[in-house]
Formats: sequence, structure tokens, C-alpha cells
Amino acid sequence: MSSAVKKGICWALATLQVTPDDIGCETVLPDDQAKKTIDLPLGVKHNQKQNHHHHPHPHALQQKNTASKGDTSSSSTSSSATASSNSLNAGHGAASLIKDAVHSVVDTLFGSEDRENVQPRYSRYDVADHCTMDSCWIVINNRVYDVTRFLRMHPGGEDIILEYGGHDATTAFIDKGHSVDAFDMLSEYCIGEVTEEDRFPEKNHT
Ligand code: HEM
Repeated sequence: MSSAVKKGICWALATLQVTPDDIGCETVLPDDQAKKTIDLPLGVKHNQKQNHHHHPHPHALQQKNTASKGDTSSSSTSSSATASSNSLNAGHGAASLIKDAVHSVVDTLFGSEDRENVQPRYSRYDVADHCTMDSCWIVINNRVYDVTRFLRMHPGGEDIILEYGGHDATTAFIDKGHSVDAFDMLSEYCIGEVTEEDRFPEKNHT
């Protein structure tokens, strides 16, 4: 493999927070490139520098839809697709090159089926930044939901969700005894999952 191709793959993997070391790639990213601001789904800007958690091991990306018994929201294809659409602020051409490179690397490492299941990962620290009417994220059973546009539609009122903005709302959501419809609605707002190290035990719908 030429070094230019290797460098491209490593750069692409950096957008998914996989370090070159993780895949045995010798090319190391220059610091200024590694620290570029990336666009997260729904236009949320996030600086990689704030990511104080460790890079996930590639196996962490191998997240299958482990719909456990208590799983209350199925990971939607639309949200998993956003994983690969994180793009550097380098224009659409570069973004789509990166996307293709990431797809091919993930396909090679894990198979194309797993690529569909790669979701953006957010630490609970990342989620905590989104606690206002303008940007409200909550966590339910280790999945991250951007409920900003749902706030005003919530039959229980916007204030009650806003109270949990930036936090884990699992207990509140489940203990309230939401209907099956409410559980089904969740997938529409799912933007990713919490990082491996920030996961809590999942709570079942009783
Ligand atoms: C994305 C997250 C949420 C969705 C999709 C959602 C959805 C819904 C829906 C569809 C209803 C109508 C009744 C039903 O079908 O169960 C409802 C009602 C309600 N929700 Fe939520 N909800 C969410 C988050 C929350 C949270 C975090 C709380 C915090 C306790 C909450 C508290 C309530 C309350 C108090 C009602 C009152 C209406 C009633 O008494 O049925 N919801 N919600």
C-alpha cells in the first residue's frame, strides 16, 4: 500500500477516533490535523480536543445491534449512518473521500454488516454540554438522543425533559410508564451511544 493511501486511511480513521496504532498503521497524523474541528450529526460542532476519554479500540466500533432483552429502542439505520458522515471542515469532496475510505477500512476490518452498526460515541461529558432549549440531549439506556426539536411536541411538556437535558433520563423516562408509542419514537431522535467507559447498566421497561 502506498504511503499516501495509508496516510489517507489514518486520517479517515482519526475522524472515527481510531488511532493509527490501533490498526498497526505507522503513519502518524500531524497534531494540527488531528485537532481539527469536526462536524457531528445535526450540525453540532465539537472539538476533538475536548474529548478527554481514550480512543476506543476498533473492537468498540464493532458494536452490533446488541438488542438485549431490556433494549428499549432499536438503533435506527439513519442514526448509524451518521457515524460515517462525520466530516472534517474540508469541503464535501474531501468529506466523501473520507467517508469512502472509512467505509472500506471498516468493511475490511469488520465486514460491511458491522459498518452499518457503527454509531457515533459521546462521553457523558459531551452530553452534558447540551442542556438548553437550543440543544437538548438526553441519555436513555446508553443511547444519546437529541430531543431539541421534540421538546415543544412532548405531551408531558418541554420543561420536564429540559430538566434532564445533558443528563441520563433513563429512570425518569421508564418510571413514568411511557407507552409503547413513546418508546418507538425514541429511535427517531437517536444520534449515537455513550462511550464504552461511560455505560450504565440498562433498565428494563416493566
Ligand atoms: C425522547 C424522550 C421522550 C419521549 C419520546 C416521550 C414521549 C412521550 C409521549 C408520547 C407521551 C404521551 C403519553 C404516552 O404515550 O406515554 C409522553 C408523556 C409524558 N412524558 Fe414523555 N417522553 C420523553 C421523555 C420524557 C422524560 C425524560 C420525562 C421525565 C419524567 C417524561 C415525562 C412525561 C410525562 C410526565 C408525561 C405526561 C403525560 C402523561 O401523564 O401521560 N417524558 N411522553
